[in-house]
Amino acid sequence: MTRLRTAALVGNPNAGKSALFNALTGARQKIANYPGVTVERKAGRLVLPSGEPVELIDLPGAYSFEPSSPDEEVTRKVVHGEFAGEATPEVLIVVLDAANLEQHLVFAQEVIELGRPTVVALNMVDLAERDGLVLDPAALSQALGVPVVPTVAVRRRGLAELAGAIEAAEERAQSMQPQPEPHLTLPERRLAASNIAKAAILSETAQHRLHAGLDKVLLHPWIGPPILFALLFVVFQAVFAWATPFADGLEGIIGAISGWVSATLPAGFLRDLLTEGVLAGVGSVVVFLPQIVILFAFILAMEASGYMARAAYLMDRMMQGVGLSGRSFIPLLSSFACAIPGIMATRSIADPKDRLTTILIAPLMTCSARLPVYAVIIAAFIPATTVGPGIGLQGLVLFGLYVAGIVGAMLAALVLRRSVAKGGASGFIMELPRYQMPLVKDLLIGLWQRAWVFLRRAGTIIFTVTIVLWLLLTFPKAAPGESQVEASAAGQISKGLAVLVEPIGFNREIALALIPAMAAREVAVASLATTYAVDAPNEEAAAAGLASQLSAKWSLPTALAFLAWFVFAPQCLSTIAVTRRETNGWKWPAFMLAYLFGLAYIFAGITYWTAVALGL
Ligand SMILES: Nc1nc2c(ncn2[C@@H]2O[C@H](COP(=O)(O)OP(=O)(O)OP(=O)(O)O)[C@@H](O)[C@H]2O)c(=O)[nH]1
Ligand SMILES: [Mg+2]
Repeated sequence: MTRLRTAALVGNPNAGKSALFNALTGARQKIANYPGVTVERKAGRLVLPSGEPVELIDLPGAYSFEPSSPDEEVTRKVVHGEFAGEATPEVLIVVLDAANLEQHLVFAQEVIELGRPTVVALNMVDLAERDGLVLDPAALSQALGVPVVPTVAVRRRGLAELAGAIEAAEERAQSMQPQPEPHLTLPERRLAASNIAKAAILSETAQHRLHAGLDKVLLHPWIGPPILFALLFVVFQAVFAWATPFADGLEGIIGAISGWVSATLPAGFLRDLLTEGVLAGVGSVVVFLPQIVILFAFILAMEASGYMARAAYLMDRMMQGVGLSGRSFIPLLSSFACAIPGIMATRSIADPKDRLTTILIAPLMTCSARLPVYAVIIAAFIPATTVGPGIGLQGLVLFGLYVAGIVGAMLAALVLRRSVAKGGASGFIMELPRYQMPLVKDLLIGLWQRAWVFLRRAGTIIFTVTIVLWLLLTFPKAAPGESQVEASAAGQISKGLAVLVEPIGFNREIALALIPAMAAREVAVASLATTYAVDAPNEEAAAAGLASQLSAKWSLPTALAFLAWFVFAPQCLSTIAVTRRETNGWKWPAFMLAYLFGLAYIFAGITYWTAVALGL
């Protein structure tokens, strides 16, 4: 027989497979406290105590080998050696959540029945202990007939023992043939799981009571939703209230750099490129870093604490109302960061029509690229006053924009489920993760990753597009007395579009910003900043912040229409590309573009004319 080469991690969702995978291989797979995080197979290298390397495969969580969703299908194929280009894994590592033994043992038995060399990682024993559960790994091992190793993936406990057990299993694999055991039926397995769990749990005490009590309140059908709503409300208040001093500081720094460049470099092409293009354009986006960080601090903390999964549970009923299930909640939630991971996360949705609907509405969730657009308009047009004790108007408007996106998405789902993606709501059983105190280190790493994504976009895509735009805005040079922007190549190109968007209250500069903003939404802010910098009659005017330029030059109805446009507009080519990939063709991305641009146009128009009629 040939030497063993691969071992695969299998188990229920949220058992800690990816956390173990990361700990064993040094990889950085996304882990998060809710089921359905991993949707693809990922491979890494694990070095056994003997020094021999094996390929370790992290798989999506599954409840059984009878797959009910595309990600579970991946797991089944890999384990059975049916995954194209991949050998059957010789050793299977079943990852169990020690605090949810009874539930997790159902699938574990199905894996062990395959009769292949198997090792059980009894993971999360720290949480089981904290919950007052005393477990007996030896009894568990005896009942299951395979070695059991207690582990704490996130604290790197039990890793060496696990690697040793994998090595031993590998050696067994070389001498024995798989001996499939008789298959039990699902009810038989459930009964056996309950008995095995009883045998392995030596004692059980309190702590459960506290968590059960928390769930009684937070998941209460009447009390739960207002708490969720209030919490989100606070988040958006904080985004404005806390970020302002930091944003002002950043703006000051960028202004100082710009002043220094102007004073140091001789007047000419390079100086203008740096001040009007790079610093005005890219700088106008970078100042929103504090807002992004604050928003994600809340989102990450809610995820890590286990509350987010409860929010999904609360939303399930509302989702059923529009023909979706709570399964769509996680992909939609991810879309608040960015629609791309959100659309990829839909792979955990079993029903194809459910999945399609979720993909089509994902871009309506307010992604973080919209935050700079919203924030700059709000800063320019919404006074920083309070409308009640501790309730800032700016945060309220931002909250309203997020709600508008969610309501739009729900209405769109309702229509889609009755037309192109016809079907009823499917059932949804969700496993609720336990409550945990978020680890500060994990939060900081998560925040750093989000901040880095944001800055990298500013340094690459936004930087590039802004420079191209600046060149198109600067040439050809205008004759004296003529507007530079109007005479420029960009001005000429956007003329046609300007005619098209005039009826919804958009001006020439907005028309000009819409084309580059297809690359990424934040580019709209950068291109407005660059356009006004090029257009400025003198340096003093050019140096004024974008918000003050906007409030001087735009009417309130125009600003509101612009916000309404960005709630709906699919201004992001990457989202379209990923939709094409996930739906295998151009039909649905084309549909997505058409319906979202249609909605954007209609709602921007309605907003504009309503505002004008109200005399705003
Ligand atoms: N306290 C504690 N937390 C853990 C342990 N292992 C994993 N976690 C946490 O449990 C959550 C789930 O871990 P993941 O590794 O994403 O779980 P998974 O099995 O890969 O889940 P899917 O990809 O959804 O199938 C994360 O929040 C981890 O930080 C552990 O041993 N102890
Ligand atoms: Mg995972």
